[in-house]
Amino acid sequence: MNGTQGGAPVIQLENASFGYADRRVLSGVTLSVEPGEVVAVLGPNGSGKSTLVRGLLGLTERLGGTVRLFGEPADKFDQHWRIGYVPQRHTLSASVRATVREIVAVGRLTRHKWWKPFWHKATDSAIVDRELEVVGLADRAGTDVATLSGGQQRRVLIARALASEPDVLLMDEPTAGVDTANQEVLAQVLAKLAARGTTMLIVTHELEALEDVVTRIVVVRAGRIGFDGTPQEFHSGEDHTRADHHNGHHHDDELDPDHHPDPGRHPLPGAPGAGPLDPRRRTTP
Ligand SMILES: Nc1ncnc2c1ncn2[C@@H]1O[C@H](COP(=O)(O)OP(=O)(O)OP(=O)(O)O)[C@@H](O)[C@H]1O
Repeated sequence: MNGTQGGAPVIQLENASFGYADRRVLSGVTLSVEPGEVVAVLGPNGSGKSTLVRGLLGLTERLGGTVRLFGEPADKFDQHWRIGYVPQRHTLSASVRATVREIVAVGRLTRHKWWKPFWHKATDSAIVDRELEVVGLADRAGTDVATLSGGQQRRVLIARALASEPDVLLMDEPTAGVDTANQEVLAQVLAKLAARGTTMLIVTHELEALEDVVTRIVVVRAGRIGFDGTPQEFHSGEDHTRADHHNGHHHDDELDPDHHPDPGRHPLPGAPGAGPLDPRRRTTP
């Protein structure tokens, strides 16, 4: 993984808004992610977490504010290989016959000019092997992906994202719909990536599975950033949310702003206007 040039944040949002057609879903988002941070993005269903990730990638319309990626304005940014993306609820279609290795090799495409034959370089092959090893699927390289479990397919998609050797990995609910055993494997994969310094932004409802990996927590509530701080600050400030997480349940009203003091009147730690935890500041412990 390469570092960022000139020490710029990996992701930098200033007062950004995103939405669909004329509908504004997220407003006033100011957020900066530095190299090496592992940020969990939490929030109730429909609060705008996926919209945030897709907005960063330019897949959801930006309706205001600015987005910079590695210091460059997002609309000028063209080094797409630097951002690995694992989309939400995406598994590999049973209608396409491909081996695990072939799917992961697709991740190398962004590193090559499309008109040049690319599958000839030993380095490509070695990188695909390495990422299969990282996600624990080296022994499945020749297996038809359609025969893998949902959790294994998520790992294939993570390996595919890693194969472009990105500087940041954006993952939208990588552990959703995955059984507990596979969740643990996925958590180990993410821990390995964190140990090698990979910057990550992970949308999740299963914080407890990733607790050892995450260095920072951002909560999206009703289209705004409601909290931005360390896991310690998160837990000390929001006890009943912690209880929900530790029960392992996911409720639609989890982290619902109705269940919390109005952040405008009683700001939570890290909420905009809450004082010491400015959402723009880097909060890596
Ligand atoms: N393609 C779309 N067109 C129009 N509205 C959309 C689209 N995708 C999402 N929305 C709406 O935007 C809002 C935020 O959705 P989003 O998927 O970002 O929430 P989320 O926090 O990721 O939810 P979940 O936890 O259920 O994945 C929702 O009201 C949703 O209905």
